[in-house]
Amino acid sequence: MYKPATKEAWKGRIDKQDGELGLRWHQAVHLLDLGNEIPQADPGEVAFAFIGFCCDEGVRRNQGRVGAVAAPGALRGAMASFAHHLPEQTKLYDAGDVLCTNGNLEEAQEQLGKKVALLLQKGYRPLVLGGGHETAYGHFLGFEKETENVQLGILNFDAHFDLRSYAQQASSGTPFLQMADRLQDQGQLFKYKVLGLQEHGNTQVLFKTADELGVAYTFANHVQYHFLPQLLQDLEAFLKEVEAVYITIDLDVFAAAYAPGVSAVNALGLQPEVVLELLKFVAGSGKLLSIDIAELNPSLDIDNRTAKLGAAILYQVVGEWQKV
Ligand SMILES: N=CN[C@@H](CCC(=O)O)C(=O)O
Ligand SMILES: [Mn+2]
Ligand SMILES: [Mn+2]
Repeated sequence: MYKPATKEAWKGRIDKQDGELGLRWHQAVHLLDLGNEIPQADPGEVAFAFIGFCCDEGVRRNQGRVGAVAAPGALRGAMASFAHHLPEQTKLYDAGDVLCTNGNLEEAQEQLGKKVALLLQKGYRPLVLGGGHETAYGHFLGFEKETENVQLGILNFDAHFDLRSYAQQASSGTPFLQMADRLQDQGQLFKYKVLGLQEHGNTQVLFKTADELGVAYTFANHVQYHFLPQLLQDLEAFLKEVEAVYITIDLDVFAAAYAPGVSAVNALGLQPEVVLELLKFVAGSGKLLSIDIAELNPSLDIDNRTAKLGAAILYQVVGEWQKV
């Protein structure tokens, strides 16, 4: 269920004549095998670790279009040739993939949780490459311990609440209700904010659940660049109420022109620029704990457009997060 990283995933252009100044991410990434003991990250380093979740069983169970199982590879491929502009002490590691086998989503989520927990415990900042949005619950299991006595904030950029009932089975549509219940069992508050919601993409029962749980949400037509001051103010207020933030980005929050490679294509979705400003604000806040990108479906993508968007978002987040 776990596949260590290999350099095969990190291939790209090489500008040999330019030496260190021509460096790209694929030349800078170090491999980290979580199947063995891993060292504590050097305290003098800011260490980021990619961990893939090759799974779309949640999408299948949620009547979606499968293909997100291949997303971690596509995201690595899109990141590989990024020009390297990070300072010396900022390091990139690839910690490999957790695989979902025989449709055993629950076991795969447990495994993802264990890997994320290990990374955090060893001082790495996780960058989780989903997977369908069922990635989010596995990811959450990994920092549950870290946030036992810390007020967690969950920030979801998504056209959907993903608060469906999991009474019959968990899926890509249920992760945040699973989190809400888990947090309630632990006597913790569920501070969940969704940005980019589409009314037509969520039935009345989901709005009812959201209201009962006190979920904060902003519709997509208000997540626009010209509302940025208000959006930042709202985000600042949300950050004040929490001690640690988990960000999850469902790529179906973006308009179809930017993100055609998702299960649920979004005709009225967001433009990337405004999302980047909000992400950078949180990444620079000192409260970001962990982040994931979900719902990329490479088999539906056009010219790797969606993979490149997901990758570029990670590039920007790493650039800002490494400063704090
Ligand atoms: N993670 C996906 N969530 C959406 C999918 C909606 C759709 O397939 O149209 C949901 O369950 O609401
Ligand atoms: Mn969605
Ligand atoms: Mn989602």
